[in-house]
Amino acid sequence: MTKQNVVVSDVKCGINDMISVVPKGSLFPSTGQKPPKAPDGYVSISRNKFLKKLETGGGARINPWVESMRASSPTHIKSNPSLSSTVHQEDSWIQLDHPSALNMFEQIMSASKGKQIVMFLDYDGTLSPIVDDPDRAFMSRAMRAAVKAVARYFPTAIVSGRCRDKVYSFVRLAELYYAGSHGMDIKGPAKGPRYSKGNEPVLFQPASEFLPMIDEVYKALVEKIKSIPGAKVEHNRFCVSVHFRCVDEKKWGSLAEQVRAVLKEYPKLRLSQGRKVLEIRPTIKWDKGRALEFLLESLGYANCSNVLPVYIGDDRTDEDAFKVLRDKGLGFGILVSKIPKDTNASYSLQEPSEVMLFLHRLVEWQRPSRGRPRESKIYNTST
Ligand SMILES: O=P(O)(O)OC[C@H]1O[C@H](O[C@H]2O[C@H](CO)[C@@H](O)[C@H](O)[C@H]2O)[C@H](O)[C@@H](O)[C@@H]1O
Repeated sequence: MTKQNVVVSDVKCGINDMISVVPKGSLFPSTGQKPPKAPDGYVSISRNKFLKKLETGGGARINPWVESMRASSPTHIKSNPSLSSTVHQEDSWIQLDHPSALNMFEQIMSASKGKQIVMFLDYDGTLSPIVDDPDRAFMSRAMRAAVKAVARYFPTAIVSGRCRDKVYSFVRLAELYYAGSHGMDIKGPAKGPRYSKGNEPVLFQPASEFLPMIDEVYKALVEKIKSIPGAKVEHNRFCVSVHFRCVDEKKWGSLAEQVRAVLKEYPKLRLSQGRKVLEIRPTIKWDKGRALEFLLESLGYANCSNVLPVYIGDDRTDEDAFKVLRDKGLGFGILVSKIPKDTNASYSLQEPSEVMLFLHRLVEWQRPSRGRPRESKIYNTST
């Protein structure tokens, strides 16, 4: 069992009070969901015990929030003991279970024969390297050029936890789809019949009724955590991020406690985790996986067998999209990670520079001038 694998529930308290700390799940799952039975390898403890542990402030006891926060962005393989016992396991993860998408490029491409590739790209940690200051997570010019080239041949979407305008300000490519706020704010390019059903640009915001609540919780969080050095609250329009990358680990417990205190007042919001970040979002059943399905449908590929979606992402929230692909037996998920992680992705890439290489290879493969017959339809963005 990894330290992350803790499910906390209290049937007496009802569904809304259930808390889970799972690798890719939310800490406060959506209203309406049944309390899950702890899956194999997970431990179930009562909510009362969980809160008590939190209230003791740690000491000799384990604070599940802090444990989960620690596990949220392990810097080396030792942080994930279940996967790190031998070098052999690491080798097996990369070579057998989730081989490099670069090494497997030909196989991936052969699966695309006669199919339209659709590209889905996460932003932070996938197109841009992880940095301390979220406002300075710029993507390189070379990466922008690679994404632009890919989008000439394949419909391409950026799917991010960030607010859509913010991620657009980093990527600055008007020809792409953007799904911000973990897919809760989707917008297609303004021009081009191939980009939308009919002639209207795609726009979809399934959580708009939550806007006032998100504003309120953002303000409350800013106020609550201002005394914690290094903590940062980011307004992502339909969700809020609380960053702890620059917070001293000794303060993580008190940060978690402050966030918990605010969230107690908002049962319609839930908490999930990303890389050194707590993510607060509406309890609606919508995530990056649903956004991927929505986008495929908008492009006219709902229930189609002639489409090959490729989703590249590095974070727990990307797992929702990997899972949709895996469950549907459609396309491929590619996890960006240097270390073994539990994932529903099929392949791996180590870091953004490898993502860029993969994008270059896609373009090279598709380019007719190489003398190679085109095996996938050309997605013409000039109309
Ligand atoms: O879905 P994504 O595009 O991957 O967005 C997820 C979160 O990414 C950003 O935070 C992460 O990147 C920051 C910059 O490198 C880093 O400082 C932080 O620790 C990471 O968690 C973004 O700031 C968040 O709002 C997104 O939710």
